[in-house]
Amino acid sequence: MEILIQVKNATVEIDGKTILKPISYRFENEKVYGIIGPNGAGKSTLLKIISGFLTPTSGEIYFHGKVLTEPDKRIAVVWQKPYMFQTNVFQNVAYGLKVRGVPRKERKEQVLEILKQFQIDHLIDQKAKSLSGGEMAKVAIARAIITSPQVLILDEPTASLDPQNVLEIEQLILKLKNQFQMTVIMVTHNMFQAKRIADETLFLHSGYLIESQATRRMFENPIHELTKKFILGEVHF
Ligand SMILES: Nc1ncnc2c1ncn2[C@@H]1O[C@H](COP(=O)(O)OP(=O)(O)OP(=O)(O)O)[C@@H](O)[C@H]1O
Repeated sequence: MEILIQVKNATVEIDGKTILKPISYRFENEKVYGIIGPNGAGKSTLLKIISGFLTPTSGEIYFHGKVLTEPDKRIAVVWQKPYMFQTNVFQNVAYGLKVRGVPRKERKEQVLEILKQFQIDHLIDQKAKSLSGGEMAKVAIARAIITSPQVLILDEPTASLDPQNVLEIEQLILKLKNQFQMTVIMVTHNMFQAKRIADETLFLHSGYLIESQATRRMFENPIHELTKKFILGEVHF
């Protein structure tokens, strides 16, 4: 397995407060990673440093063996509550192609192809602001992957979606791994979601990476007492 992103002794301090304690981890290609943990554990902060949006206070993030100092177009991110441009679905999804100067005809073809893959091609002319939560989540992911990144980072991709939409987004994430050979790193509040689709799970608590394991092992046989408690629902937020 190829190592895509390596976190080496990375810490984050903001206003004198340590938000991430030294973390080391390797993200490999073509895997789904689930990051779980209670509120304030540092999950979103970890996403910010591995996507180059925040520089660690100490330690380094390597992407393909080179220190990552700024966002890289090969790493796409969908933040919580993604912002939709006040245009239609086509223009939202085509945005990344437009800024790269892809001609309109090709843009149309590529957007249509991806919307078909996501089974939302019927929405192409609809105003993005008028979409349902589930549709918006799909459009946000389509917009993020239109430029074929290697890594897709998702912060709570299914927060506040109904079970049917949760299932559809989960299927889509697996498709990105299996058919598009992408690595997906997602923060989820729902540990059962990690259990369903993540190959590897990371458990964060109070800024510490408490445990990281193959997902099945983590859920069947957690090593750390805190992980056990969290999985059993005994760590309260
Ligand atoms: N820019 C900031 N300035 C000050 N404190 C911050 C900042 N960003 C994060 N924090 C603090 O760092 C801690 C970790 O935040 P983070 O958002 O990474 O946690 P999280 O695990 O994603 O939480 P949640 O599940 O609530 O989204 C929290 O206590 C938060 O208040």
